[in-house]
Amino acid sequence: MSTPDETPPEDVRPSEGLEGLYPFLYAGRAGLDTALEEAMRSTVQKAAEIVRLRRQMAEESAAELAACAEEMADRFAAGGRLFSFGNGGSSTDAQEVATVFLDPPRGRALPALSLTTDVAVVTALSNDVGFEVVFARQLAALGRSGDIAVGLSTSGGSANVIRAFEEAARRGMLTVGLAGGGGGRLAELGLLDHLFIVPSSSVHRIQEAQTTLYHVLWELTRHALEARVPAGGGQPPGAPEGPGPDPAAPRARDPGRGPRS
Ligand SMILES: O=C(CO)[C@@H](O)[C@H](O)[C@H](O)[C@H](O)COP(=O)(O)O
Repeated sequence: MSTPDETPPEDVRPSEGLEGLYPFLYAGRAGLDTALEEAMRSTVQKAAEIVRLRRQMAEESAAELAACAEEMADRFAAGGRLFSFGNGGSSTDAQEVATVFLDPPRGRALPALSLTTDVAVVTALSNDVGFEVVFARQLAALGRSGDIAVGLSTSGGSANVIRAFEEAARRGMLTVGLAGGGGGRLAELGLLDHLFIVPSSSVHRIQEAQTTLYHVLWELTRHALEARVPAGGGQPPGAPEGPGPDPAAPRARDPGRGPRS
């Protein structure tokens, strides 16, 4: 600890540390203007890039997205469940995949579980066996023929995602992959029923486009299931038993339909 008449070493002087990290804050008005212009230019460029990527995916993958959703609807209608998985940012996307099917903004809840959610299971499998089996072992215990495996990987090369798909394929599950770049090992292996590849080298643009892809998959699956409602009404095949939530009821978090406060 330094006394008042001692000068602390350079690496612990807070202002100099911050100046190194954020030079534009210390460079006067001109430096700040340049930094703001650069931030604005970069934001506009990223926004344009994601719009272009989403448009490209919509044009190139529309038919396969529709086919995939029909197959997912077939599985749900026959009592299948969805399991999702991925690492890092894709682990949170896997959670959102499960959430949008299980707690959708419209329509019926569908059985879905993210394999990234249970920290005890994830750490025990990683610690006791290895990180590469962290999703595959869960699928081996939970997955059945007729279920759906949705895996996300920006590189397409994560060993635990690949092992999970191998396990899912062995069990006769429908396998749906979301990857980026050129698709990586997932594309090379060719073991997936459907693989949607976002053609970008930016991890963040890939993740943004994948967000759109899985929301589109949910929306198309919902439509496919609703189209199967038996003539004369009743529940769509595969709908959970019991009264369930009224799909037409306003939802508190849906500002377009809920009561205005
Ligand atoms: O890009 C982010 C967050 O946006 C990272 O957390 C990223 O997801 C992690 O590095 C993952 O481990 C990458 O795995 P993958 O997408 O290549 O399968």
